[in-house]
Amino acid sequence: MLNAIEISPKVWWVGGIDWNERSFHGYTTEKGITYNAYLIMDEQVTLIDTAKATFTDEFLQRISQVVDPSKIDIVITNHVEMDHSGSLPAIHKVAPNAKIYASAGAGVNEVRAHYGIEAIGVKSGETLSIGERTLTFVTTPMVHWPDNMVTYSDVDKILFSNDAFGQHFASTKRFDDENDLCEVMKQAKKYYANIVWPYGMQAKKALDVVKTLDLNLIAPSHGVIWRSNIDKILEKYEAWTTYQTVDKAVVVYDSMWHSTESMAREITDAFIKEGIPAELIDVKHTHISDIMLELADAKYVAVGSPTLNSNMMPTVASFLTYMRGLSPKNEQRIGLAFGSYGWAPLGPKQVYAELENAKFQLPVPVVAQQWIPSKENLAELQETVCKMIEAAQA
Ligand SMILES: Cc1cc2nc3c(=O)[nH]c(=O)nc-3n(C[C@H](O)[C@H](O)[C@H](O)COP(=O)(O)O)c2cc1C
Repeated sequence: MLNAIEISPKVWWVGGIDWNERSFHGYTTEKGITYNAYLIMDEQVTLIDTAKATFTDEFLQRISQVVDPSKIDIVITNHVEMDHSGSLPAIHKVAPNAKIYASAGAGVNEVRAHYGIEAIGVKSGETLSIGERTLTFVTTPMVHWPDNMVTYSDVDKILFSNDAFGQHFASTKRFDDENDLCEVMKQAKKYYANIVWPYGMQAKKALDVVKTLDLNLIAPSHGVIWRSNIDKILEKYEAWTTYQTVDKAVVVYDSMWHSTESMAREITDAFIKEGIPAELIDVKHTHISDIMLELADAKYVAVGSPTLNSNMMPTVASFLTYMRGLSPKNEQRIGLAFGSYGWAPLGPKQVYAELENAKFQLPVPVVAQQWIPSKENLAELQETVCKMIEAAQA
């Protein structure tokens, strides 16, 4: 088993590594997950977060390499979701006198609701002396639950950021600069798109506070610790939390007999012809959480479905439902609905209605093609794409 790791003098990583987790509430985690917890060996032995319940043994063993778990004086619960708090009852059992701190109101209520344990509430800006160090709490409500907060340790200049700046990435190496940075950044973006994206406004407020801190490390509750690339991840969060898009198109479709598929290919080619990078995604073959990774900064999103039993395809409906929950409703992105039908164009029309609900700009009407598109029909899609691009530039 990987030992506890000292990430800064007297501050230890004592979390769990889940090498085999491939789905985290429906989000594909192809690189596994870590549940990071941190132990600060100050006058008051302080634990920041815990681990998922199934990792309790591994987590307690790592703590035991540094200190007897019964000696823990303080537990900070930055967020009560069970991947961070599942081992809290075990800690409460071995160290019953340890004081548990959570955000006032939401955090305290959630600790009680999940475990029947009473926590002490802290407010944003409140501090706690643990000896040499003073911890400062900053609440970050709805990034991504009501209780979320982050904790800053002044002596170490570490921000224990919980879910913010996290990535689902299992590794024996704890720091950004010890791992493949491209993969870490990709996983950070996938995490943002699938977990944090709906809460961009709240995340931006939190980011503005974080940017004022003097930081040696950002230690999230998932993935690697940011040490050498703090500026880079803050820059990315600045772009993501302000919903910045790039000139890029994502064309997502399903098709039974290839008519919608040929339209999707033509639309993709039309974007490329106009100098806009475009990606073609068959929703049957790409998981919706991976599609979100591609969508997170795309200015243009085209979605196609044939008509199946008076409906859009269930695969497309699933993707659109997921996207509507996550993506911003700020009308900054340009959408296109298209697809084929036999006798009543309900599939493409439903796609259009869903894009409208998700507050896309829809500068051109739904493109519904009866049966198989002719060469001329396909050629007309070039014009359709040009109108979308013109709308974006207007
Ligand atoms: C099982 C099945 C159910 C269908 N249901 C409808 C329908 O309810 N309404 C309709 O207009 N077309 C319906 N169609 C016809 C398809 O929408 C049509 O063949 C279309 O061109 C298929 O597009 P695709 O090649 O992209 O799959 C159905 C086709 C199949 C195979």
